[in-house]
Amino acid sequence: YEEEEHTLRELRIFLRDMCKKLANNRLFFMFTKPVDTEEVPDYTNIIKQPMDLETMMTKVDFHRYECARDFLNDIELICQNALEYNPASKHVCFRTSADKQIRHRACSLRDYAYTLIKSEMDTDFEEKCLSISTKR
Ligand SMILES: CC(=O)c1csc(NC(=O)C2C[NH2+]C2)n1
Repeated sequence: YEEEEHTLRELRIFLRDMCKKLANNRLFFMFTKPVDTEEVPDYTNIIKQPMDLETMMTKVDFHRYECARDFLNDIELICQNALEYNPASKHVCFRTSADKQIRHRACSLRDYAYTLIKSEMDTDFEEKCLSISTKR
């Protein structure tokens, strides 16, 4: 009912702000747009469910997130995809390469997103969203 719609509107405003903060951080530039399959042709052979911050912003607008947990699940997906595509390998070349930096950036994105949301979101607001989400 109307009160629930107001809560979900507030959630969308909050999640757009989170998306913006994450996408505007230069550390996370490689996660801001879908991986270009022209540049990285084998990406979709390895990663079955691609995700990126621009896609997440679109999902906010399409009312695809009803609570912060669902939003963080997609952040987790971005992180897991990056760790899977850029595996920590025992070969020397992977230890110092771009792969290692991308793995660190993926972990930073996950930690930064969790910390940002936990610090800026009231717990009772998330509980209200969860109760709406579970009963829909
Ligand atoms: C988004 C993501 O995980 C991504 C984009 S490019 C990439 N990895 C590489 O380009 C490595 C191959 N040597 C560096 N990972």
